[in-house]
Amino acid sequence: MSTIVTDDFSPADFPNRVLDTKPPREEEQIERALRPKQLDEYVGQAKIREQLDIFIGAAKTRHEALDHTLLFGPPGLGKTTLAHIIAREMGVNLKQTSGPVLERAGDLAALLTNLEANDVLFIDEIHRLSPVVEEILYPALEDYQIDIMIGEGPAARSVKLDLQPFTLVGATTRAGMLTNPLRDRFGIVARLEFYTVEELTFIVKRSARLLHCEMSEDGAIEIARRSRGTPRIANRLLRRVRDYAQVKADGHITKTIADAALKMLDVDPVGLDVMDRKLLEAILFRFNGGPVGLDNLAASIGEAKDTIEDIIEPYLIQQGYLQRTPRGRIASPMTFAHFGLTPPAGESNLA
Ligand SMILES: Nc1ncnc2c1ncn2[C@@H]1O[C@H](COP(=O)(O)OP(=O)(O)OP(=O)(O)O)[C@@H](O)[C@H]1O
Ligand SMILES: [Mg+2]
Repeated sequence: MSTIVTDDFSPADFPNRVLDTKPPREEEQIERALRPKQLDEYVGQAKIREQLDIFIGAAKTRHEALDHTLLFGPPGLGKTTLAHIIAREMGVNLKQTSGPVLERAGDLAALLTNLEANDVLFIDEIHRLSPVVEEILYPALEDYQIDIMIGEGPAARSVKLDLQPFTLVGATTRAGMLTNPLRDRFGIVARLEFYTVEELTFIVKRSARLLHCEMSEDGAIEIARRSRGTPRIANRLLRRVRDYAQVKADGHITKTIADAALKMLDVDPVGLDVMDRKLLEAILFRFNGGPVGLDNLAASIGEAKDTIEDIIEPYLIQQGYLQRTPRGRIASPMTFAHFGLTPPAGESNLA
């Protein structure tokens, strides 16, 4: 069934965006090499790490499968990495697939019946499972059993199959799009947060070591500061800055080199990229700072609504550049300041 077990990533939404959070194919290999393998190498997300450490320890002591685990958060924050770490710490196999790839009930049945005791089944983009596949999943999650139909027409009959106990690890960028019955079946729900500059500095330094690249402390901090709180972006910027340092200097990454390289890549001093600025500028200049609805905004900058909600907005909201209100998106006073504008006087549009 190798066709449905994938290590697949969807193509980049905008391949020229340095801060794009999805990895293009050629990047996957490097990502895999930089990916931490154990829980104690996984930087940040302290609360999740502590909880998993306890739950994994307890499950192992009881020789049971870990509870089904849902990982959610914006792209590039380490969901896939964590799924692999869970399997490794449990000492079990991991089978990987994704919501859109599992088209037919039979695809999932084949995967489930091949699991060994306590294995991890990792379903990426689990919010995109088809309803028929989801139906098969419910009894599997609850009772380790599946009902499958054999044959067609009048001769068709339903057969109950017992499964080995297993752990479903689901990953999604949009927990809100999961159906309630599916969400309720996860015993452990972990929301991944954006990383602090300190955490990203640690990640950049570790990756630099693995890539045999010389770097000063302030060089690492500069890259970390401008990585949109996202390890995937930090690692990507590190590689681009390394190229720059090799060609323009002696290969050693300093703050000055990092700054010059990032400027060339159009990553601004606070780490916003072309797409971020395009979105914020649209709100400021075309909609007077907002409020503006998602539909209008998407049409105005020519991006899909999903891309805006999943990829661009979360970081801007977390950093306080943007607010999502019932009346629409609003630019914050900080955004006005960032673009050298004065927020409108009088009645605050943040009300
Ligand atoms: N906590 C971490 N510590 C160190 N490196 C990390 C951490 N989290 C992620 N990374 C690095 O970032 C890269 C991207 O992480 P990962 O592929 O797990 O993200 P993801 O959340 O699955 O993204 P997507 O939503 O696009 O699938 C990894 O290859 C890894 O090198
Ligand atoms: Mg992933």
